Amino acid sequence: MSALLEVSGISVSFDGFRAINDLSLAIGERELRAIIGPNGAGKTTFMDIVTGKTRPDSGRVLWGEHFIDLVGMDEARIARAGIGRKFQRPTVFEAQTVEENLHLALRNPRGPFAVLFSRRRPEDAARVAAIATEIGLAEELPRLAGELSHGQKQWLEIGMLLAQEPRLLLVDEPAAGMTPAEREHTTALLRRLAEHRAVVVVEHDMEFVRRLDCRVTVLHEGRVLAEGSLDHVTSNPEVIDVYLGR
Ligand SMILES: Nc1ncnc2c1ncn2[C@@H]1O[C@H](COP(=O)(O)OP(=O)(O)OP(=O)(O)O)[C@@H](O)[C@H]1O
Repeated sequence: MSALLEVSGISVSFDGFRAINDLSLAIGERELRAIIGPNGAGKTTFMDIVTGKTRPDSGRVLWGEHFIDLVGMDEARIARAGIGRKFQRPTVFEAQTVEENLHLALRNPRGPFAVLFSRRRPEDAARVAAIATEIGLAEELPRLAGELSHGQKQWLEIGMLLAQEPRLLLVDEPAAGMTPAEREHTTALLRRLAEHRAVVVVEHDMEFVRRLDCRVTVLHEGRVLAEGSLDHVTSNPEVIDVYLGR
């Protein structure tokens, strides 16, 4: 599998503390990857670096077939390059319908004000319908986003990210606060999404990670401690020691 994202030798310190320590890892095209690890392992900081929120002190973040270095690029440019990030808390427009939320999120070269004040294009409706079907909210299009369940809001936000057509989706702890049925829907959704784009999921819930059935990277003290199938990494004595055995 050729790498879509290649993080190479990145380090970052906060007030002398090395949160990321010579970290290297690669994500393939259309790969589903789970990242696990104890609190403070550097999972959030890793995503902050990839999305341009935090600049590493050293190392490179190479993107795409032209190996563009994302280090030093601002967040908006990285998002436009094709990296979408889903934070833990959903940030949908609660007073708008599901349909309106998706319309607002559609990539539009005319800029944000044009999006707000212009008429909808005919092709947008088809795209909104396709995204709603993909995230399992086709029946909910006329509902206000504020009326959705927690899980449905998370799926809507994923749909809003899909409207930007990312090649890589970073998803932070999707299972948190979800019912068992919502978790099941979410694992199926993430697996389906990874058929067409790369998806990286940071998650603590091991049952959820097991159902993703993908390659797993264990971070510890800002670097990769183990990588492979879930069974492989969870039988690693060091992983048991620092993460599972506690
Ligand atoms: N802006 C910051 N300033 C100072 N220290 C920070 C900053 N961001 C992260 N850290 C520290 O860097 C380390 C890594 O944090 P990070 O949030 O990336 O871990 P994590 O693996 O996401 O943990 P969790 O599972 O708890 O979310 C922690 O010790 C954290 O306190």
